[in-house]
Amino acid sequence: MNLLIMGPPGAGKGTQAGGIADHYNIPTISTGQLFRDNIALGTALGKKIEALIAGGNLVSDEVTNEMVFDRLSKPDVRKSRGFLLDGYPRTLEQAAAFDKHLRAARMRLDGVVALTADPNSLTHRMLKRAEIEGRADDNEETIRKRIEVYGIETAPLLDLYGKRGLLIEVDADGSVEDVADRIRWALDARLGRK
Ligand SMILES: Nc1ncnc2c1ncn2[C@@H]1O[C@H](COP(=O)(O)OP(=O)(O)O)[C@@H](O)[C@H]1O
Ligand SMILES: [Mg+2]
Repeated sequence: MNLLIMGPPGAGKGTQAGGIADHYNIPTISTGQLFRDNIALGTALGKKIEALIAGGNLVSDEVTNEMVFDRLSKPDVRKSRGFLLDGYPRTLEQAAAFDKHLRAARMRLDGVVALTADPNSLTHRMLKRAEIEGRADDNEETIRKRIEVYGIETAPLLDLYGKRGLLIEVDADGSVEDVADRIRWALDARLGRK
């Protein structure tokens, strides 16, 4: 099963990804997490992207594509014959490069879980997360920037996947458990149980 999870910053992609990945027994690949790992480890990539991410900007398409394609070639993805991508693609350019990559690898997308949420509750959630996780990009100014970047760069992808009939929209307001139930129900209805 090859899936994406999309939605605005703070919608709960990372939180909900685990449940979906468990459900289908596939690894989650989170670009945000991969970038944060690189920053924490002080890799060359990490040094290049640290300031960018702290400012709420996107990492370049080229760097992001390369990191994702490399990750998709790892044995766990091959063995489980699937993946759940969280945070990718995030621009139309990334989506085009991803299409090409999938075609070359003879893979195709099965579905795109799109979390929808009220913008006010997003900011509120992220400020709460900032207190718990202390993410460098969870302050009010950066959050505003990230929501803005999402609207400009990433929201157009919803149209693209919608036209292909891949979109599985789920309301992300409510408790973690409620949203998880909604996602599971929507996936089973749409893609069948595994
Ligand atoms: N596909 C991507 N392209 C470019 N930058 C990305 C991508 N994915 C993540 N990033 C960078 O990592 C940051 C954190 O990502 P993420 O943890 O997915 O945030 P959230 O889940 O709150 O939207 C983003 O604000 C961006 O700077
Ligand atoms: Mg996230």
